[in-house]
Amino acid sequence: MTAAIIDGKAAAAALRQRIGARVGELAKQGVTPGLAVVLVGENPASQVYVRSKAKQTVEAGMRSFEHKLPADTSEQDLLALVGRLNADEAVDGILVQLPLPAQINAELVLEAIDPRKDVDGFHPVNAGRLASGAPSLVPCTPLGCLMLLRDLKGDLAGLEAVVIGRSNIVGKPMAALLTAESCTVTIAHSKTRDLPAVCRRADILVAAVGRPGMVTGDWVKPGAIVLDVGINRVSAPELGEGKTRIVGDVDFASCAAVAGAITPVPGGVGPMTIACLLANTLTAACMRRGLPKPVL
Ligand SMILES: Nc1nc2c(c(=O)[nH]1)N[C@@H](CN(C=O)c1ccc(C(=O)N[C@@H](CCC(=O)O)C(=O)O)cc1)CN2
Repeated sequence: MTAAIIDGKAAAAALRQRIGARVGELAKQGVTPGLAVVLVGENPASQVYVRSKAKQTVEAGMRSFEHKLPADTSEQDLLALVGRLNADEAVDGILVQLPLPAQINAELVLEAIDPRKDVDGFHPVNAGRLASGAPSLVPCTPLGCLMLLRDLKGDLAGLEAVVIGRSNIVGKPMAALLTAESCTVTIAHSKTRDLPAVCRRADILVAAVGRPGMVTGDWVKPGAIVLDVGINRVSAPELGEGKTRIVGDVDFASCAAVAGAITPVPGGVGPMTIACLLANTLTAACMRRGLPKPVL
């Protein structure tokens, strides 16, 4: 079998188009959603992501507020900024780009965000609501994975899903979303016994571990859908001295020979992350004003 390659870039562009159309309708009612993105320090990858977020926010017709703080910003100063953004009526969504510098307790900062403006879906209130099946703002990467799965398969009920990785940002919310779709879900991790055998049960295999090329073709059930959430920068001497490239957690060539469908890295799940951030900002703007949650 040769897997269909899931085009996350195209899916993200189509989603942004739908968001833009809905934002246009809101504008007629005098509503312009606003997203505040906070970057602390000069992590080069984070700078690229924040730039893309701001650009795509504006392209979708929403307002973007960028806050760039020096790497030695204190926790207190960052908390004070979050407090001001919570109180700012023009701001519907707040995102603090991760990772944060070591002197700042990320958990404390994420918990300071008003859950109604928590467009990353990382606040314990939103995590708890998702876990209990209540409407919530959902972390962008797992939400993007779910949208790709729905596009591909429609109804997911009854499918066996294995999520490798138990982070609060991807693994746990992904498992909660798949459970809500009536999948039979296993969360696998570093202590899982015979991980390849567990993965071979999966109709849907989601890899979110941060280990380049860990999932190989012999871990994949023939015809399975493989979603690669990994973004690992590795050295690429073939591109020139000191060059790097991005690879996923999945060994693409061997898995594509067995799977039914697979996301590439780059161009798979990654682009959906930012498109879903825009979707969450639109959702937050509607919910805060008592408008119906947009169906995208
Ligand atoms: N507050 C948050 N911080 C971080 C998140 C997040 O969701 N919220 N996720 C990641 C970074 N991230 C968004 O912030 C992100 C990562 C990757 C991509 C993406 O489109 N990747 C491309 C490849 C890009 C490249 O070449 O560097 C792809 O996979 O095609 C978008 C967003 C950590 N921090």
